[in-house]
Order: sequence, then structure tokens, then C-alpha cells
Amino acid sequence: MALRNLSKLKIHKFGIRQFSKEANLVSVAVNDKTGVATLNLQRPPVNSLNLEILSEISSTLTDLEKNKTRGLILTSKNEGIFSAGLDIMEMYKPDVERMKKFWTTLQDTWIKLYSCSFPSVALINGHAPAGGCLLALSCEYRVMFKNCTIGLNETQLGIVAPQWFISSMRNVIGQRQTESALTQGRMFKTEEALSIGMIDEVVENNEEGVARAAAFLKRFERIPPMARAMTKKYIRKETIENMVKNREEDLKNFVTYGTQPAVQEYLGAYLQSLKKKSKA
Ligand SMILES: CC/C=C\C/C=C\C/C=C\C/C=C/C(=O)SCCNC(=O)CCNC(=O)[C@H](O)C(C)(C)COP(=O)(O)OP(=O)(O)OC[C@H]1O[C@@H](n2cnc3c(N)ncnc32)[C@H](O)[C@@H]1OP(=O)(O)O
Repeated sequence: MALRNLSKLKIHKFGIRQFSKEANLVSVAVNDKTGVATLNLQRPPVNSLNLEILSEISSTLTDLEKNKTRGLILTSKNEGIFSAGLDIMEMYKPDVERMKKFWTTLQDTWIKLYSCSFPSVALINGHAPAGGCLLALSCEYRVMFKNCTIGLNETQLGIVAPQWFISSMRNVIGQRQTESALTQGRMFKTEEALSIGMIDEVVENNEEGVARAAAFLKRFERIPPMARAMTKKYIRKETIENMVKNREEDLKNFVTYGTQPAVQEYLGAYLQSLKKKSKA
């Protein structure tokens, strides 16, 4: 595995353009043999998704697409936490201009990940609430560590998961399970997530996780990439088009609803409860 600076390095090997990238909040390592890129989230302490990390994920996905990566493993450098979801500080007492940029960048990131032409696996090596779960659901396959939790818990925070969050889950576990999970804001333990098909495999450790993720990506070795990518595009088309068509309205809703005093109160109380927990 090579960890290099994308802007400095672009080489051809085994007929695949190889590249990798070092940055602050994400890092990318490309396996020279397979052309598979591993994108690590590395924003301590909990990989919460603020504007800056989302910008880096988004630009990395653009680079991977340009460089014709053969597959993506999305994971966390911080074992124990895949991602704590959206950074609540981006929504609590927000600066509205930044809040808009934050949401637009989240939309861009989701569009790129959900529609990427290469196969994608989330190696969920820790908890994955809300926005963390969204990233995992956007991949094509999910491998998860034991003793972790995953789910869209928005209603527990007094907020509402947007339509495209909901569709991302519905497309994986179906309407009935999604309705039940989201109205409760339910977080699923690993084994529960496996039983409803939210994840595909359970692993003991990182080594096994990487091996299982690689095994999934290997399934496409002999499938012509163009045929694969077009098929994925057709299958995901409606979900993506719905989001793109409504993205202005979605942004407006986020700002209008998110700045309401009652929502701010919920978010403030939730933040306090997180902080109390970490001090206990
Ligand atoms: C505004 C809404 C308006 C409109 C609606 C329209 C659209 C919907 C909008 C948004 C959808 C929202 C999506 C989201 O992703 S919201 C975020 C949901 N995330 C969570 O609920 C996770 C909360 N965190 C946890 O459960 C735990 O932290 C976790 C299990 C991830 C890790 O536990 P651990 O014990 O290891 O760490 P902690 O001690 O809890 O945390 C350390 C530190 O980090 C802070 N923290 C945790 N999560 C977040 C977060 N998501 N954002 C910001 N900060 C976070 C935590 O407070 C601790 O801080 P400190 O005490 O200062 O050390």
C-alpha cells in the first residue's frame, strides 16, 4: 500500500493509474496491485463530519473518479468510531452562510459517493450513527465490526432525516424496516443490522475486515467496468435524480428548519448530554 501525495504523483502500473493522497482529515492509500483505494476518515475524536472533512471527502471522490480507481474501501483511522455523523456544531447556533456551504458540500459528497462508477465498500470499524450511517449506506457493500451500532437516529435528536437519507436506507433494507427504524431513530447493534440486511458481513478485526472488503471488490475483477458502472447508474438513477432535482429546496428546508428555536433547543440539549456523558 502506498501513501503518497496525489498532487505529486500520477503513474501507470499494471494498466491502472495509481495515486494516493495525504491530507489532514482524510488519507488515501492505493494498492498498487489491485488499484483499490482505501479512504480513511481521520478527524479526531469521533470523525464528526464538518465542512472541512466533507470537502476533503468530496474532492477525494472526484480524484478517484478521474483516476479510474478499481474500487473503494471507506473506513476510519479511529478504530471504535466509523463516524459520529454530522458535526452538530455545524447546526447548533450556526452562521447561516457556513451552514449553507456545509449542507451543499454534504449533498455533493453524497451524490459523488452514491453515484461513483467504481465499486465501494464501507468497512465500518466502529459506531456509525446518522451521517456516518448515510456514508456506509451509500456504498455497495458493508462489512462491520462486532459490538458497534449503526442507524439513522435523527428523530432522537428532534430532527428529521432528509428524503435522500431515507431513500439511501430504504434502498438497502426496504420500506417497512426503514419506516420502523427511522420513526424510532433506532440504532442497531451489529448482529441486528446483519439480520435486517443493513450490513452484509461481520468481522472480528481490521485484518479480516480489509480481507472481506477486498474479496467483495474482487468479484468485479472479470466484469467489464463500463457494464458494471452503467448498471449501477441505472439502478441508482431515480434516487439520485430526485435528490438533484430537489437540492435547492432541501437546502432551504435545512436552513429554515434548522434555525428554528425549538430545533436549536433540541440540538443544544443533545450536545449537553453528549458532553456530560464524556465527562462522567
Ligand atoms: C439542524 C437540523 C435541521 C433540519 C432538518 C433537516 C435536515 C436534517 C439534518 C441533519 C441530519 C443529521 C444528521 C446527523 O448526522 S446528526 C449527528 C448525529 N450523531 C449522533 O447522534 C452521534 C453522537 N455521538 C455519539 O453517540 C458518541 O459520541 C459516539 C458513539 C459516536 C462515540 O462515543 P464516545 O464515547 O467514543 O465519544 P464521546 O465521549 O461521546 O464523544 C467525544 C467528543 O465528541 C463529541 N461529539 C460526539 N459526536 C458528535 C457530533 N456528531 N458532533 C459534534 N460533536 C460530537 C462529544 O460531545 C465529545 O465532546 P467533548 O465532551 O467536548 O470531548
